[in-house]
Amino acid sequence: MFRSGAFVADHVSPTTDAQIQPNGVDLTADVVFEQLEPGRIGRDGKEIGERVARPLEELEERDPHTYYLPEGSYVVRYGERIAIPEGHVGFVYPRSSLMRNSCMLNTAVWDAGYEGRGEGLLQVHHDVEIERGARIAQLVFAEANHEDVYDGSYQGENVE
Ligand SMILES: O=c1ccn([C@H]2C[C@H](O)[C@@H](COP(=O)(O)OP(=O)(O)OP(=O)(O)O)O2)c(=O)[nH]1
Repeated sequence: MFRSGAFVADHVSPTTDAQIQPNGVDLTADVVFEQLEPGRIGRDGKEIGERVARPLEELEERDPHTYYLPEGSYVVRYGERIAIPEGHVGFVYPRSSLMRNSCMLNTAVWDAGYEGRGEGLLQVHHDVEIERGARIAQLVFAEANHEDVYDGSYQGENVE
């Protein structure tokens, strides 16, 4: 069973009322990265390729808090700290307005016990403007059996 947005909100911070949806909680875009160098997925480990944060627009006539993204692939870090409670698994979907603008956010599995400010793959199939802090995604929780909790290298990532 999927949990209500109000339940998910108890595990996401900070949140405003506008983020709480019937079936999940909207996540905002904090930093958009562009990958520069290849990564590596090995049998015994992984490396994330070098990346750079996209500049926020600096041209005078443009909004200084907006990412102007040409078609391509990006990694976006969400603005909220997420804690996946025991007995659950998380998935992130794009906000439908993002998808209707020819962009897609892809999710991997958010494991029970994970805490941090995670990241998603943002595929831009048509140039788009995304204001920093805008809602772009929705996190949902499903009840799930598990034996262990997440204890990997991303535990506690991007939180002060
Ligand atoms: O779209 C996603 C999906 C998951 N996560 C977070 C939560 C998840 O619990 C953690 C690790 O994911 P996963 O176990 O798939 O990563 P891994 O590459 O197998 O890393 P590890 O070796 O640390 O398990 O990353 C994200 O930030 N974005």
